[in-house]
Amino acid sequence: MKITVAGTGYVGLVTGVCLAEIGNKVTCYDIDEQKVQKMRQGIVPIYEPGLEELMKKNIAEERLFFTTDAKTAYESADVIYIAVGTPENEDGSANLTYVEEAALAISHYVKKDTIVVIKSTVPVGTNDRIQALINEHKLPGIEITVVSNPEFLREGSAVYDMFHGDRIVIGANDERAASIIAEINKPFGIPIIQTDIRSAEMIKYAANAFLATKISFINEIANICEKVGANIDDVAYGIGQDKRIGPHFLKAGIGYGGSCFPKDTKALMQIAGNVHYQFDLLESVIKVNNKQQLLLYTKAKEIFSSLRGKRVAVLGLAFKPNTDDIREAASLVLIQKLLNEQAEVTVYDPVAMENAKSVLGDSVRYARSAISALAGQEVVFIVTEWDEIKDIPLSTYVDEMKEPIIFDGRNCYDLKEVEKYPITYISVGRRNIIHASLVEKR
Ligand SMILES: NC(=O)C1=CN([C@@H]2O[C@H](COP(=O)(O)OP(=O)(O)OC[C@H]3O[C@@H](n4cnc5c(N)ncnc54)[C@H](O)[C@@H]3O)[C@@H](O)[C@H]2O)C=CC1
Ligand SMILES: O=C(O)[C@H]1O[C@H](OP(=O)(O)OP(=O)(O)OC[C@H]2O[C@@H](n3ccc(=O)[nH]c3=O)[C@H](O)[C@@H]2O)[C@H](O)[C@@H](O)[C@@H]1O
Repeated sequence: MKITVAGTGYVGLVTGVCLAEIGNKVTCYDIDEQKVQKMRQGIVPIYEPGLEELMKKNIAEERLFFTTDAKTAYESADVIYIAVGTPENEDGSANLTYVEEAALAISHYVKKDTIVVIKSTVPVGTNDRIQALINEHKLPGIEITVVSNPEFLREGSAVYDMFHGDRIVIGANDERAASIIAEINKPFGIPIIQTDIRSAEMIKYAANAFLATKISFINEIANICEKVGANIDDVAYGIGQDKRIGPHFLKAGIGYGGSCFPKDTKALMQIAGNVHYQFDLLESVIKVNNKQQLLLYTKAKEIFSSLRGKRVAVLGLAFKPNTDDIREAASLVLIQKLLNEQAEVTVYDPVAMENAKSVLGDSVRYARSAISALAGQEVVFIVTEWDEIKDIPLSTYVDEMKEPIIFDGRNCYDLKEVEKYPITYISVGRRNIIHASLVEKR
């Protein structure tokens, strides 16, 4: 099958590479010249484990091509995937400008019957609107059929997820188009669910909203655990053993970030609001998350009346491990608060430093390694649970920081282990360990 993928971000590039890997001839199209230049040379412009090898392999085997030329991309494709961004508007609704631009370009260049697959996350009703837009602008006498095929991959394990996802959802009003898209996806070996278009669009938002709800729920339980003397890790394990609840997405911490949960929960609030439905539960999920992203700062303020001039290290900047993505990361919320208080901030992340520099500029110091970030600091905040960060021996904090005070937003260390060292350790949903030296100072 001759496939074009419009948009080469986390979703588009991974989709394009994996569709090539299962035997299709794939052209990846993007409006970003620099990105396309890099990809042509086999350089992956994002950090995504396993992607570069697969991309190079498929370029070499002449199944994968890159272009910035819309005509070349669209003119002769059998199927066109739209995987452009749908960022958040100021009011929380999804910005559909890029999807609409792609749809208009497709209408302009396509010269034969084609299926357009919308992979971007778009509000319910968007596929129908895009179908109408295309019908209005396409050449007469050809059929361009829109199919919804939302994406469920996670950043950091995107390639793995493409081949091991739980389900593939295909929303279509046209049986023939649905069966062609199902056929394309067959080699992935993942169960396929076929629905009408609006249900497919809703499945995507409902899935993300449900996962966000699980996280805010466990974070609320964690906050109560702290006050009643329970341990959230044991509580999460205990409830997760109930098959009706399940063990996943019950890790308490400093809230969800990333390019999807924050924006998709807000977009679903808008979708509900547009039909005059007040989605009270989701509103609370968002509110809890905003509070949770500030948790380490709030805890620090309970211990220090002022952070002015304090030497602090922030370990981890990405919104989760194994990605360079810092969109809506809890690190940025924390760092802004620390800078407002005039703390001296040193940061470290194994792969997100470049992205962080473009946001934080020279307002912070950038360390070369996790351990060098600790040298001479008074306080450390653990924000992202990269292995490199989780594996720092507790003795290293003592060696590098003298009287370490650790605020751990991801519960990386065992409390009994921490107690063996002269460390003050404050985590999430567990008892605080306040070392005698800090008690004396206070
Ligand atoms: N990032 C993720 O883990 C997931 C994202 N999604 C959804 O997939 C969509 C894409 O997300 P990301 O890949 O993160 O976006 P991204 O922001 O990483 O990449 C979007 C790409 O589209 C390109 N683009 C913009 N307008 C274009 C046009 N008219 N024609 C061709 N290319 C164009 C941009 O230059 C950019 O390279 C969004 O709707 C998102 O909600 C869904 C599941 C997972
Ligand atoms: O629509 C999307 O873009 C994607 O959003 C999420 O994927 P992603 O944002 O890459 O990452 P997750 O692993 O889901 O983590 C999201 C956030 O939740 C946090 N989280 C996750 C799980 C948990 O138990 N606790 C927790 O705090 C993570 O630290 C991270 O900040 C979904 O998991 C994907 O299925 C979906 O396709």
